[in-house]
Amino acid sequence: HAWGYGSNDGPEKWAESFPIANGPRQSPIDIVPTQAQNDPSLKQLKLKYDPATAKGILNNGHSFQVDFTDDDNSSTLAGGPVTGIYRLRQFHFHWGSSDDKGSEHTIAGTKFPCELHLVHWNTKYPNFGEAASKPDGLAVVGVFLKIGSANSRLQKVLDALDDIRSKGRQTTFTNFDPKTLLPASLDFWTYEGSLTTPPLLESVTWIVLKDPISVSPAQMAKFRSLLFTSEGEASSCMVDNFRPPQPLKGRKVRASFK
Ligand SMILES: C[C@@H](NC(=O)c1ccc(Cl)c(S(N)(=O)=O)c1)c1ccccc1O
Ligand SMILES: [Zn+2]
Repeated sequence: HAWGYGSNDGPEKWAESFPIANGPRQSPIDIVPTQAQNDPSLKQLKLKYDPATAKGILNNGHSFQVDFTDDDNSSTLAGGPVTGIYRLRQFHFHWGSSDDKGSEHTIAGTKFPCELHLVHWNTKYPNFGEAASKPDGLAVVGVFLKIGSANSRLQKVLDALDDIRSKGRQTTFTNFDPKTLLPASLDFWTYEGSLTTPPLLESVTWIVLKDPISVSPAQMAKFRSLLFTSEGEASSCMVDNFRPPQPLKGRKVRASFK
């Protein structure tokens, strides 16, 4: 199933190989704050990350991801809208070719230049692969990036991109605490959705943070220096690797804040 973000293999074509693309709980969505319902029963988000669990950084040909060892509960998510404990598996980003687009979720139609996804899986299942096929299997924290001052914590990740310019490249990346990439407030919106990339499985509880973190124009240029393509292939810049918002189909979006 070769899929991508181009005109021949992009989001408008995914339903041909992945019919769930037209399913009832697809992601991302446009979040309309005035239509979100404050739910006082939502617990505080509890994120506990051990920097030593950061393992490597990989260009997977669609984005780049920082992978974590997930064979114990050293780095976990609990509370918020979920029950039980979810383990951090990886984080990755989606971004645009220009600052006016790039995020997957939008806020009342507003697009951000970039969006961070921290992917966690429910420890009631034996592993990520199993969890990814269950309706309560995954929990993803989404964080918007907004153009502003350079983000020194993000820079450590961006400094590693020179070693993984083309598809399939990976390098060691450890001693990194993803908590340093989060905004001060953990206020969030939450809804039931899916992976935003094939196989588009409807197994994600989305937790989208209200506040963005900053990224500078120079830092955005660093994201755009990556390639979708492998060494030896004709180069194609890794940009616009975002799926547009999908129909809400009656779903409710809840807010953890007033
Ligand atoms: C692009 C990459 N997708 C993921 O790894 C991915 C996994 C889980 C989630 Cl929940 C998300 S997301 N965007 O919804 O947060 C993305 C990928 C997909 C398939 C094959 C290879 C490959 O590298
Ligand atoms: Zn993602």
